[in-house]
Amino acid sequence: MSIHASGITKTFGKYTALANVDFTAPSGKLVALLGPSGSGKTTLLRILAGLEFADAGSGRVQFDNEDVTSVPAGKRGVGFMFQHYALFRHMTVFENIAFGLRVRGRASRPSEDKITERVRELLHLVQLDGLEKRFPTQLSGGQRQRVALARALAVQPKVLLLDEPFGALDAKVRKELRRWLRKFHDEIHITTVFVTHDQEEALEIADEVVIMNQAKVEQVGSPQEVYDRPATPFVHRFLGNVNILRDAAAWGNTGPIHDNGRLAADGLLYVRPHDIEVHPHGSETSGIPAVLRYIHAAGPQAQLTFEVIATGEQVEADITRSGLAELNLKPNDLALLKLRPTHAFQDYAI
Ligand SMILES: Nc1ncnc2c1ncn2[C@@H]1O[C@H](COP(=O)(O)OP(=O)(O)OP(=O)(O)O)[C@@H](O)[C@H]1O
Repeated sequence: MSIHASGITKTFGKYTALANVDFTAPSGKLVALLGPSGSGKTTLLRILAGLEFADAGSGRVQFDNEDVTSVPAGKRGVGFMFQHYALFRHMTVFENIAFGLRVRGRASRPSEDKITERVRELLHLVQLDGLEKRFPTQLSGGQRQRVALARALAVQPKVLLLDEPFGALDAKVRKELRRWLRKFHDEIHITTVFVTHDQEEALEIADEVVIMNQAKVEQVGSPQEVYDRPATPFVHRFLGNVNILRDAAAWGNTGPIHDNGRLAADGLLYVRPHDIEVHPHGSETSGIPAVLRYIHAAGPQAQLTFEVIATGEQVEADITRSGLAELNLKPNDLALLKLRPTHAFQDYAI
């Protein structure tokens, strides 16, 4: 089932949380709503869920071709999971998962046998077989999140809406669980929208990323598209490291400005650290002379921080560690910086 929202505006008093936002989650895809704190992600998710409504007269929400704009949450057939939506502490894992089925009206409530069967299936799906008698306090954080997911899925929702699903977990469990969610989604293919402010999380697992900033959608695309071809200076800064360089003309002379090097309307040039080439001083006739200030070589790549002699500005370059060994550069050495060679010059779309 696809989700489509258009022209959504939401104000809280004088504050505009969403300004004429359009959003689409294609059927069966895993879509990340990514943006900084306060950009409107949760408000949009709540409107998709029917827990909140757009301002009167603004916008529409459709599930496939059905208009659900004024349908309340309970009738939309969505499964939710929220970061702070704790499990019921006094109920076992089994009862937590069965909850949504037990509270149904008599007419649609499944029999006890059917409920047991469904809970067992779900426990298997979230890889928690055998833990049905435990209480939430007897589980790890990651296991609790998986129980919450099983609980959201128990009622066979048409779409799954997850608000910062792994927000409260430590970095390692978070990483494990997001890979698990990707695999899980590949198995069940339910249209899923998840909110996150973690760029790495969104880029690693989503089919499509919707980037929000200040109540608006800045860009929509696959992880590779939004990373490689940021449509706005905000997206360029928000997704990964970027050098923002003042003397665009001088850098332009070192090589054409390519896909990842973009000129903003104010004349600043945005270049990712891996698109800066480092050459030994004296080896080339062109290039920007700069002094190496710091080397961080803790990971697979070496991050070098340079100071441009002419302007004093700092420029970061990421190169391989073998590249660094070949250059044989030490702090305070002089080098020449260039833009990586290129195929096309591009300005921002907006
Ligand atoms: N019920 C409300 N009343 C007043 N203001 C609200 C309400 N809900 C949200 N806001 C405001 O709307 C803005 C967007 O909030 P929202 O929760 O959608 O942001 P977010 O992108 O999900 O942020 P975070 O990552 O911090 O959760 C925020 O400035 C918030 O303070």
